Amino acid sequence: MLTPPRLTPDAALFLDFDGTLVALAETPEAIEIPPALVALLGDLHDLLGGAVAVVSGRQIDSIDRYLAPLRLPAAGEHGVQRRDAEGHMQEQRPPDLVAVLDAANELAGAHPGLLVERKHAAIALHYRLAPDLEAVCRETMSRVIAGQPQFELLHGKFVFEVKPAGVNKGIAIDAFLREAPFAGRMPVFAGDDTTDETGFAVVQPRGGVAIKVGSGPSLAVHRLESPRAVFEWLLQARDLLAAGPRPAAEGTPA
Ligand SMILES: O=P(O)(O)OC[C@H]1O[C@H](O[C@H]2O[C@H](CO)[C@@H](O)[C@H](O)[C@H]2O)[C@H](O)[C@@H](O)[C@@H]1O
Repeated sequence: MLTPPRLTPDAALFLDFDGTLVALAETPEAIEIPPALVALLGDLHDLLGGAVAVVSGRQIDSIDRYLAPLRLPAAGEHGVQRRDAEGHMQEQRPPDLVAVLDAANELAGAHPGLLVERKHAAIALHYRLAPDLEAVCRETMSRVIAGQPQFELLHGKFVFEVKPAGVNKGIAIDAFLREAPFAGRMPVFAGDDTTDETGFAVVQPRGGVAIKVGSGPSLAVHRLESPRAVFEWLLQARDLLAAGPRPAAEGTPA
């Protein structure tokens, strides 16, 4: 896999959050926002004409809380929620999640290492602190939605998540790319998890750049090794964009 190219002023930049902008932590609330990340994203947003969006499995409220005072265009809950560049919010109505929540809570009640995250239209069952329970978590979450096509089970990093079917990060990125200021730009998407693959599948056929963060198989042609490497790449991109176009080499027509 290749190192990503430098960001050009005509890029539309889409960024996953956990594992890409922010290092993974033992629990969803234990993440630490790197100092200077918020200012860096704000600068890139200005330099790219507003075409920077966070595309996350988290709720948009959670992203806003961590990136305050910045409120970037964003897709949350893998595309269940989307806030466009003008700040208009679209959100799917939540399905009936009572049975899913009950099943997840019951299992977590019996195993202290498990953690249930209730979102607007999804339930995540985290097992990072009890990795031996992967199979029982999968079985519980699969069983509770069996025969209900309105739901889909996602498997992310140490998490099983029941969410509405028919939404994913690729669909959310495609929607952004139909609107100003993203439309007509070259899409660039960086993400670390299996749930980011739908986004890679949208940007690459459009001549864009897909960047897998960390190890593991991926559709993405480009790779960065860690959130730290993403930060350094974005920093360099910000400085190059701020410096303006490269001067033409001597003897080359302007
Ligand atoms: O699409 P993302 O922005 O990468 O969000 C994916 C999920 O991220 C969070 O869970 C993950 O990060 C936690 C903090 O590092 C970690 O403890 C957990 O094991 C990871 O799965 C978030 O809590 C989920 O809601 C997101 O879907």
